[in-house]
Amino acid sequence: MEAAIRIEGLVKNYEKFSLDHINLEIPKGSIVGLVGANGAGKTTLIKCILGIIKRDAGEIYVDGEKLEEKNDNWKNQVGMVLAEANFHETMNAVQIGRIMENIFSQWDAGLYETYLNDFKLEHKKLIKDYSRGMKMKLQIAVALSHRAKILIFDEATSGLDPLVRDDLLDILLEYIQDEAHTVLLSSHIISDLEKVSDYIAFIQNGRLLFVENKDEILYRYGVGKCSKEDYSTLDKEGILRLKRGVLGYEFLVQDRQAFMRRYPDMVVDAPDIEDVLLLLEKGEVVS
Ligand SMILES: Nc1ncnc2c1ncn2[C@@H]1O[C@H](COP(=O)(O)OP(=O)(O)OP(=O)(O)O)[C@@H](O)[C@H]1O
Repeated sequence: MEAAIRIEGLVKNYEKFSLDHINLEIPKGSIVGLVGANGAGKTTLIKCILGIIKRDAGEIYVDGEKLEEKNDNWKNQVGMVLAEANFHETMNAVQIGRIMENIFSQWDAGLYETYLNDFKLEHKKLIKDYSRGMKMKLQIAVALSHRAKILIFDEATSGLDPLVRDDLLDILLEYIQDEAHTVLLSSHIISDLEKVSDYIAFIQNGRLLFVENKDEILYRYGVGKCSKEDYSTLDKEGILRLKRGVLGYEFLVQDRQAFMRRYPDMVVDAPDIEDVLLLLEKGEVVS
């Protein structure tokens, strides 16, 4: 599979935090959902990919070329939506559009206008008077209007009401119909990621814990529930994490079908992505 973005051995050191040798491939034509707790390193990773901050080691390839060699080309190819919008607060959406027209060679003023209307963004209102959600929508309108091949969204759905979030997810699904398009999307709203992502990348304390196909995760993993006594009788191989609760034990198995064949009387549910991530994040490591 061709990689839109390939990251090899990426290291970024802050005084009290490191992104630790991240290897990640973002396949062309896919949506990759990036998840992880507060402070796990999602924004740092995204800023390294965007070239906003300098990395300490490793390489980033975009369409097979080193990021540093992309120069202005990269700016045209990537549409970004960051948690904090960087627009001039004393401008309005129309003025922002004019600036973007000069920045992006493929700026589509008509499309921008359509998004402003769809998102109900007042054209003449100053950005400083926009709500957080409105600023987010304006960033999204800009990102989608310069015909970028890659969209990178950092916490883009937070601050948006459920209807707009849903619209945005539909827009992303439509955008990805063009196989030359790719999306990297970080969010704490796991259900949003579950709706649209082809792959889930999970980052924990600066390390990439896994990148897996979403359907595979849903099909393969299982969440078991039983009493402390029953748990003690189980062979622990294939059990990844355990959460001890007052009402019983909950555990994550890597291969639900195999586990059910072995223990047909045991309750093992098909999980959603949030179940898997919560157990990976908070459960005790078993095997
Ligand atoms: N400029 C900086 N200087 C020093 N430390 C930083 C800097 N930027 C980020 N960090 C630290 O790097 C770590 C990762 O931060 P980052 O913003 O990448 O996490 P995140 O996964 O995006 O978190 P959140 O979900 O809360 O947005 C945190 O411990 C943060 O304090």
